[in-house]
Amino acid sequence: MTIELTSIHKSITEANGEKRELFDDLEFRLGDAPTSVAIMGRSGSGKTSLLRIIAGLDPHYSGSYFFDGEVLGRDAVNLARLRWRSIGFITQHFDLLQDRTVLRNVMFGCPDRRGSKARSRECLERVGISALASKRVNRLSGGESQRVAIARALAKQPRVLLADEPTGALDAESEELILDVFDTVKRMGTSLIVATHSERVAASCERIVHLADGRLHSA
Ligand SMILES: Nc1ncnc2c1ncn2[C@@H]1O[C@H](COP(=O)(O)OP(=O)(O)OP(=O)(O)O)[C@@H](O)[C@H]1O
Repeated sequence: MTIELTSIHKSITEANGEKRELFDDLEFRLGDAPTSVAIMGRSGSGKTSLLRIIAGLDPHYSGSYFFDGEVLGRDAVNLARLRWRSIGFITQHFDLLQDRTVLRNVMFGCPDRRGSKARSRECLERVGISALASKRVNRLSGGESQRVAIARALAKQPRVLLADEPTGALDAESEELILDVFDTVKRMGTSLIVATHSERVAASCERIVHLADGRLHSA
């Protein structure tokens, strides 16, 4: 699987009404071999916005997005297909269904209902929260919710896993566990793109890029 973004431009309107170029001729490439990339950058530099474009959640930019060498169509059906088939996204706010159980939330991540319960249980075990399977999400701590979000993304067996501050709500021990999970993900042949402020998470990735002044700079 390859991802290539070329000449990406995106402008946003700040709260004070001023326009700002968030991405200014940004380039990004993810090669065929499974790899891991950390995107670092100060708060507001656009890490989440970039992940949203890669995830097919934001079609409002100019420039080109090639997925597996083909231009990605920006209509809703194309983008939904990309998200459903190929991309797992662990968002900063988890986006879990609060009134459903942990297991049910993870099952929603499975593209195929057949075998989804067994696979979801496996994913919960991988992130160390099997014991919470029947608990409602609105009863969980931030760190526990984060693990559910990770398990749900893994349940999809995506070709690329995007993670936005995946260890933000976790203590050092839990961060270690998540880094182990990411190692497993990489060994399974899934590429990983992580937006993070954590030097430790970044150091665990094969490549680190910095987002500044609307572009990505190699470390
Ligand atoms: N839909 C939007 N409309 C207008 N401005 C937006 C929109 N989405 C994001 N922004 C602005 O774009 C900038 C980049 O936001 P983004 O969340 O991508 O940054 P970030 O690098 O992920 O920050 P953090 O490290 O704090 O998570 C911010 O100034 C934000 O206010």
